[in-house]
Amino acid sequence: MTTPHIQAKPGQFSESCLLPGDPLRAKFIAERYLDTPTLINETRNMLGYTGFYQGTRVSVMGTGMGLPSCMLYAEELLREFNVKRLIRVGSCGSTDPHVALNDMVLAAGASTDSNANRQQFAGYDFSAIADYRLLNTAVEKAEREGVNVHVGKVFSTDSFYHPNRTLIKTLNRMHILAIEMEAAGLYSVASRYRAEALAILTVSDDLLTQQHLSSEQRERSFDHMITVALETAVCGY
Ligand SMILES: O=P(O)(O)O[C@H]1O[C@H](CO)[C@@H](O)[C@H]1O
Ligand SMILES: O=c1cc[nH]c(=O)[nH]1
Repeated sequence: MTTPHIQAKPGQFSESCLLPGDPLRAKFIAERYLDTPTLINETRNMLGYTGFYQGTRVSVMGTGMGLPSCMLYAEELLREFNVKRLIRVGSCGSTDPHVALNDMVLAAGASTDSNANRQQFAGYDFSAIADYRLLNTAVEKAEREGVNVHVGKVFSTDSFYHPNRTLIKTLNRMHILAIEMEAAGLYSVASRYRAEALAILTVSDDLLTQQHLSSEQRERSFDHMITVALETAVCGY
């Protein structure tokens, strides 16, 4: 069934779907990495595609930025399109001195300043964690790619331009490696549907040293993240 935000027909999504925040990254992934990609969603320009990676069917669709947008798409994919596995591929800002530009962060868990998970969980604090099998597979694939990979906690914020000037210090004290804007919400929706979810991130901004990747550098380092995500998505299927 189509939904208010996804025009695809039943069966057009694969059971595994990569989720970049940026719909143009979804287009890039489909055109550059998938065989015979078909455009299956363009409602609100939130581009979605299904194609094949190493002979296995895989989908990719943008989520937009922030927990509410990501959770809305995750919910519709899991509820209406029989998707079982959601792998976010996103950029992040490092908040830990050991996590450098271009490094990969696998979000084992995600804290948040958003109220979205409490809304789903009767006001309690939800433990937003990655699916263990996906995480384990991604670690193995990332090590094989030869990238600097960190497995740990991230912070999913509602505010890219955060008003709290001491936030980074607080995150660092709690050993949180990076900031992004979706993982915590993705993990809670996936948990409700007994689905698998993982956020794979690339450090595009070092928030301690204020260094940032150029767009050309982003493309090169995102290549590792996309490869790891696709190999994880098709592993065992
Ligand atoms: O690169 P994406 O996937 O968009 O992820 C990060 O970039 C956006 C902010 O610029 C937020 O969505 C954040 O989570
Ligand atoms: O959410 C994000 C994404 C990339 N870089 C940041 O600093 N924050």
